[in-house]
Amino acid sequence: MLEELKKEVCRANLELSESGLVILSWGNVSGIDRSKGIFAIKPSGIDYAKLKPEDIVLVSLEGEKVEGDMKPSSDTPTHLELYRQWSGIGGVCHTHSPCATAFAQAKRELPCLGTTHADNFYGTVPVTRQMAIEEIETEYELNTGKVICERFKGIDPETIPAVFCAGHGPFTWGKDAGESVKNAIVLEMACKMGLDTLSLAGKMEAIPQTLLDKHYLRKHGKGAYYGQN
Ligand SMILES: O=C(CO)[C@@H](O)[C@H](O)COP(=O)(O)O
Repeated sequence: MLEELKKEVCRANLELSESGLVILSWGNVSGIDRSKGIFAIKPSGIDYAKLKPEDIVLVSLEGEKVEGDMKPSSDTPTHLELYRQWSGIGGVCHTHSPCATAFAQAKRELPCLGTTHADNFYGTVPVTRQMAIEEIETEYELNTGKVICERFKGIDPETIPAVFCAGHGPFTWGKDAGESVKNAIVLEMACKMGLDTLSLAGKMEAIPQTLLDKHYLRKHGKGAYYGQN
C-alpha cells in the first residue's frame, strides 16, 4: 500500500542523511497521504545506508501502525500530533543538526537577521517552552508535538515551517517530505549564520519588517506572522 509515498519518504530520509544534518540513526522524516489519513515514516534506529522503501512504516492518523515489519520512529507521536493539528502540512522532519540544536538547548529564538532567512521563514523561528517533568515522564513525544502547536498559536505554521524544541532539537515541516528536509537544511544554515553574526556583532538584531516582507512575500505571496519579527 502507498508504495509511491514510501519511496518519496525513503528518498527524503536518504537526502537528510546525505545532507550531513544527521549522524548514526538520528533524526527522521515522514510524509502523509491526506486522502487516506495515513503517513509514512522512517523505522526506528535504522542505519540510513540500509534504508529501503519497503522498510518505511505506515501509520494512521489514529496512531495505529498500518503496515511495516519494523517499529516506527520513536518520534512518531510528535509527527502524528503535527499532522492532526495542522491540516496544511504534508511532511515533517526532525534532526539534531548542531547549530539548530544549539538554539534549542540554549532556548534561544532565531530572529530574521538577513535576507537568506527572509526568503524562507516569515520572521523569528520560535522556541517552545521547556516541558514540565510530568510531561517528559509521561508521553514525551506526544507532548513535544503539543508544546510545538501551543507555541504556534497566532503563528501560521506554513509561513514559519520550523521550531526549536527546548532542550531537544529542531522540527521542520513543509508541503511534503522533501520540502520538510529542505527547510531543515535552510534552518541549519540560518542558525549557523546567526551564531556567526552573534560572534561578529555581539548581538542578533532582526532586519526591518519591510525588508522581510520584500523578500518573503515576493517569493511566497503570503505571510501571516503576528508576533515580533
Ligand atoms: O530525538 C531523538 C532522540 O532524542 C530521535 O530523533 C532519534 O535521534 C532518532 O530516533 P528514531 O527515529 O531512530 O526512533
